[in-house]
Amino acid sequence: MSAHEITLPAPAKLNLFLHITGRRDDGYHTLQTAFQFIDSADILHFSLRHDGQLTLSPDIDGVLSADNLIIRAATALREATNCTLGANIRLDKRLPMGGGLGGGSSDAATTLLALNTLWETQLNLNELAALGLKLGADVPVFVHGHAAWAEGVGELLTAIEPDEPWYVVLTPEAHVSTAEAFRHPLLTRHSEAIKLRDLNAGVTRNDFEKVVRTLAPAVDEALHWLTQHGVAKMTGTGACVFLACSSQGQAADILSASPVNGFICRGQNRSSAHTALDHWLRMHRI
Ligand SMILES: C[C@](O)(CO)[C@H](O)COP(=O)(O)OP(=O)(O)OC[C@H]1O[C@@H](n2ccc(N)nc2=O)[C@H](O)[C@@H]1O
Ligand SMILES: Nc1ncnc2c1ncn2[C@@H]1O[C@H](COP(=O)(O)OP(=O)(O)OP(=O)(O)O)[C@@H](O)[C@H]1O
Repeated sequence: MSAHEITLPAPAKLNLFLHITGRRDDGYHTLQTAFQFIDSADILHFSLRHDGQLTLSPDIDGVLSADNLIIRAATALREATNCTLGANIRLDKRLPMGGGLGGGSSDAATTLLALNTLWETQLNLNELAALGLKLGADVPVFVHGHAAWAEGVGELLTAIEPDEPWYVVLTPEAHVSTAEAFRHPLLTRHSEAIKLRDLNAGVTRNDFEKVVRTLAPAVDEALHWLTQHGVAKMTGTGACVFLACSSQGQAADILSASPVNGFICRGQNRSSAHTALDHWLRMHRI
């Protein structure tokens, strides 16, 4: 393994609950949520270039390379640090897109972590998270890499240690635009703020569920079906829905009976991107 190359995963997240507590003057919504990572991930491979060029392959259908959050993250890091190096980046896209699993945000965070290492730009995690926040509200939690209680627009993070259960995640055939969900006239925008200690008191929900169920009947059906087996929730602004299970076997049984496609995975309080980066740093004795 060369010190000029690094391969890191970009894991997905689940929003264990999501309450919208208000709207700021700039139109952005304040929220409370709990993020936990799962062991399903995109894989990104980075190799250093000295000529300043940035390449990404393969393309994602429908996303221009310049709009890809990976290229945007790399460019933001280069500009913030006046770095003149470049990279060839390979993306093995495994996570469903636009499903509320945060794949694009996680790709951006993994890119910041990887290139900050390869380019030796030496930003700390707070500085990388601040850069990431400009790319999307979900990027900071992936940069910090720990399951978190989040407030503000998702950037005020407190590390938490929820159980790490097996989950069934269903991926209904629906695309829900995050911006459209946030501007829906019927969205609940004034949920009462709860305290971190109330997290497990059974009082949480995802405030987007009501509007997304009307916008996307496939999400409504998936939630309806999964609810037979326990407390099913949607993640982010959908479309994916999930259920915590008591064992891997139970998760597999529920998935095999499901009329909707999906996968099973394990909750993780530490991001696999950080675990892999620590391993790489140990191998290179940095
Ligand atoms: C729903 C969540 O996924 C929960 O984790 C996030 O809050 C969404 O984060 P994200 O996908 O990174 O969203 P962004 O790309 O930052 O925002 C997309 C659009 O959603 C709206 N938006 C987003 C976040 C927020 N707190 N309030 C908003 O009103 C804005 O119109 C924004 O232009
Ligand atoms: N590297 C990337 N991977 C995925 N999507 C990207 C990427 N770069 C840009 N995008 C754009 O971002 C959109 C949202 O992708 P993503 O998979 O992060 O959605 P999501 O899981 O719903 O995220 P969130 O939960 O943050 O709303 C895509 O539809 C695509 O247009």
